[in-house]
Amino acid sequence: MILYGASGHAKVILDICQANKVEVTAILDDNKNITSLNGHRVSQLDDQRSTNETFIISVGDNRTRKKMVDRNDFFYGNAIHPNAVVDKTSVIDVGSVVMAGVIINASSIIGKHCIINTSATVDHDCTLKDFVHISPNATLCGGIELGEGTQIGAGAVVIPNLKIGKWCTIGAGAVVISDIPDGATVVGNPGRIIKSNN
Ligand SMILES: CC(=O)SCCNC(=O)CCNC(=O)[C@H](O)C(C)(C)COP(=O)(O)OP(=O)(O)OC[C@H]1O[C@@H](n2cnc3c(N)ncnc32)[C@H](O)[C@@H]1OP(=O)(O)O
Repeated sequence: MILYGASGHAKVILDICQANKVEVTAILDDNKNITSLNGHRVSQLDDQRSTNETFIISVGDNRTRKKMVDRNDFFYGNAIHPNAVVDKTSVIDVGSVVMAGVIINASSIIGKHCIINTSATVDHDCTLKDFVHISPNATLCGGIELGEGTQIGAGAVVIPNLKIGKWCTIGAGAVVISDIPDGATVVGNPGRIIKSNN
């Protein structure tokens, strides 16, 4: 496995790979000034372009992760912590990572290059499009749809059967009780839209 992005997020993925006994053969970063991460050497992408190994884009920012995927043609793998509980009827697409303590319940679909962060819950029948990030301790109740690139902040709660659009940001601790349009930023309980990028 090669991790592209020498970030704090990469440190957590590194731990998951170690827990799964998956060898991380390289950590890459475009910033030449970053030379090591937790004692591991950090090198440049050019050294690894011709490899057949699987990659994970180890960058937490959803838009940056998408840009990196758009400009590279790699094989992508997953990193799923052994202490995560993922129902056998759920599907996790390539490039996505699932941290320790996560629960993903029945019939949920996690898109490509998503992050399901520490102790988040994705309940039954949820659909998460590509590049979504569910932050630590967030709770998605059943039947929720999240559009591409949306971030659910730490500890936020989304009540059942709601649809949240593309590239939304749900603030830490928000409680979302209605559908949310594309590009909205939502905070508070009950969640209210404070910004819209549309
Ligand atoms: C492992 C990891 O670290 S994963 C990373 C997890 N990260 C997160 O969960 C971060 C989530 N981000 C937030 O909650 C941010 O505060 C955001 C995105 C909602 C808003 O950020 P910004 O766009 O910079 O907004 P800004 O800080 O200017 O705040 C705008 C207003 O919303 C309020 N506000 C901001 N965040 C919140 C929040 N989470 N809950 C309630 N109110 C909030 C501010 O007090 C401010 O109110 P005011 O206008 O009355 O002064």
